[in-house]
Amino acid sequence: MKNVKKSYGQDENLVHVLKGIDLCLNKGELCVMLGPSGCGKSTLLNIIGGIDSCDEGQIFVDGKDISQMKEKDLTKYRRFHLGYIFQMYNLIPNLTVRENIEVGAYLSDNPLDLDYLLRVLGLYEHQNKLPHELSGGQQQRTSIGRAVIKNPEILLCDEPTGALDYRTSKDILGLLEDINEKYGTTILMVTHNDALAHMADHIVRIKDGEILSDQVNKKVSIKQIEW
Ligand SMILES: Nc1ncnc2c1ncn2[C@@H]1O[C@H](COP(=O)(O)OP(=O)(O)OP(=O)(O)O)[C@@H](O)[C@H]1O
Repeated sequence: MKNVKKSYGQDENLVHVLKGIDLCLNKGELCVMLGPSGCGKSTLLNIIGGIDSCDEGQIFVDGKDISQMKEKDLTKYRRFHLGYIFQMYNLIPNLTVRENIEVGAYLSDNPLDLDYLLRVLGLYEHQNKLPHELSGGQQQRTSIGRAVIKNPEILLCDEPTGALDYRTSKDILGLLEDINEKYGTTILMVTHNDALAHMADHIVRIKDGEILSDQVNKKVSIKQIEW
């Protein structure tokens, strides 16, 4: 990302949310992005994910500048390169666990095997349930399955454990760690939880729309992290 800027509103309501972000993420790394509420983390994630656009600057993914892409190419970029995990799971209420995950597979030329993934996610026994019949952790595992089944190169996670209890959060973060190691998926995870910095290869701190610090880290497994 080169000098990425974004504002919302106009005149007296103009808010400069991102004030010139320069950031380089390496392929295959697990990057944790930290910062106080309202500092611009989700905005940055949405711009990288091609859901929102920047006002100025460039975002190169594998050498292609997504800030210059037309909607058709952006759709392809989102479809073939990206997985997105939200704090609220956004599952389709009238589809089963299996079908919710299958939706992600339709978006890929190279999906992972659905039965295999259901087992990895610990959802095999729950595959015929509807979202309202699941716990929060099971719902989040389903949404991770939907994002991961297309085997994306980049996984963007916005507070993926924000709505979960401690034990379930640890399980979910362990799953993301496994996905990063097993498939070499580049992961960018936004969180309020400072302790999660320890599980990252790369720690980025944001404050008031600017990068406060950008450091490499010798990571430890989430199993060894307490908070
Ligand atoms: N669509 C929008 N229109 C107007 N203002 C917006 C919009 N989206 C975000 N903002 C503002 O931009 C600022 C940054 O929001 P953002 O969601 O990126 O912060 P954040 O760091 O992710 O916060 P949190 O940790 O609370 O999720 C906030 O002041 C927010 O009110």
